[in-house]
Amino acid sequence: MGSKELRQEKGEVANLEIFFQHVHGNHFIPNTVLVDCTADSIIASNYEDWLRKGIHVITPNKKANSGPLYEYLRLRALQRQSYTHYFYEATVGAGLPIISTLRGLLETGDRILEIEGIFSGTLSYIFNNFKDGRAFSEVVAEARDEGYTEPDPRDNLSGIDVARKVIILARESGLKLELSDIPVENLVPEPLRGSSSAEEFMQQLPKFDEELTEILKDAESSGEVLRYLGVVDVSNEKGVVELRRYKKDHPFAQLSGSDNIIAFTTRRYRNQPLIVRGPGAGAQVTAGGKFNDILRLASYLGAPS
Ligand SMILES: NC(=O)C1=CN([C@@H]2O[C@H](COP(=O)(O)OP(=O)(O)OC[C@H]3O[C@@H](n4cnc5c(N)ncnc54)[C@H](OP(=O)(O)O)[C@@H]3O)[C@@H](O)[C@H]2O)C=CC1
Ligand SMILES: N[C@@H](CC=O)C(=O)O
Repeated sequence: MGSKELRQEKGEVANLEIFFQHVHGNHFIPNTVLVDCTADSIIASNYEDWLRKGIHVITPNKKANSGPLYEYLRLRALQRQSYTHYFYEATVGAGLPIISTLRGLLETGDRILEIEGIFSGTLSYIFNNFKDGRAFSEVVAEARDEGYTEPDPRDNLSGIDVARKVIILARESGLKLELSDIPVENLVPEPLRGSSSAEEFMQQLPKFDEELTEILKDAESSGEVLRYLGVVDVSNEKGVVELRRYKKDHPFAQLSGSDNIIAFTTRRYRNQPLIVRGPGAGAQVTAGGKFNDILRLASYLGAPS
């Protein structure tokens, strides 16, 4: 029986409370973890409760760490007090070691000056492939088919997904910033910002291809490429998300596929930044990031090394 048939025959409507009881009420299992693989802020609002009850949390969902600052700080404080673990490496760069690299720098006494890079696998893919006369909307549809985009691709094109990653890294670096503190360049055409669904948005997008083609042609005529950047300016306690132009020999211009590239400029890595680069979206690499967090949890809980 295929998974679709199995779901039809034996599937149950999701009920978070019943699921929670199933995990929490089993007293024969000493350690429990919930892995939230949604992009849902309501699910994320349950982490505090789960951690308080001793359930560890692992997630690629950016909502909790980029939500209101006071809620984030409360979650972090509660997590430490409750001796539970909360891992979220895949929230930035999917399977790439971004948060662990940042933590490693901070915990060994380095000081972060700036974190700059291409944090969106979707927007990286789009601007790596938006060339040779291709339509912008066609490349967006391709990125969606590859599984790189958020459930609604407007979350990528509006820049909000990158802004969330900027906020996660900013807070991890000790800055007390809100999402609204980050100026964001929105690539969703104005008339489509209120489209009622992702499907309707995708259907209408081709009408606006010309706008982006003009911006691309202008960059190409100067021998430059377009790249969508996120910057955490730790020294000046601010961040920005915007479309920038780079000469073709710049490291940010050399990417392919859904590559992310993140450059950490720190007191130790001041002249040459520490760079992490690689595919930053897609099912396999994201699953790898989450699985790595699960294995880390097992080792924190005493699994033999
Ligand atoms: N895709 C990627 O490359 C990366 C994704 N992430 C993050 O991973 C998360 C998932 O992304 P992705 O897998 O691409 O998204 P998908 O839309 O492919 O998957 C989301 C899943 O969550 C389920 N879901 C949504 N809301 C609920 C809910 N309230 N209760 C139960 N299940 C729910 C959906 O079920 P249904 O289909 O039935 O609605 C769907 O199966 C997001 O937070 C994203 O930001 C992070 C790094 C990379
Ligand atoms: N949609 C994101 C992947 C998850 O964080 C991206 O395109 O980078």
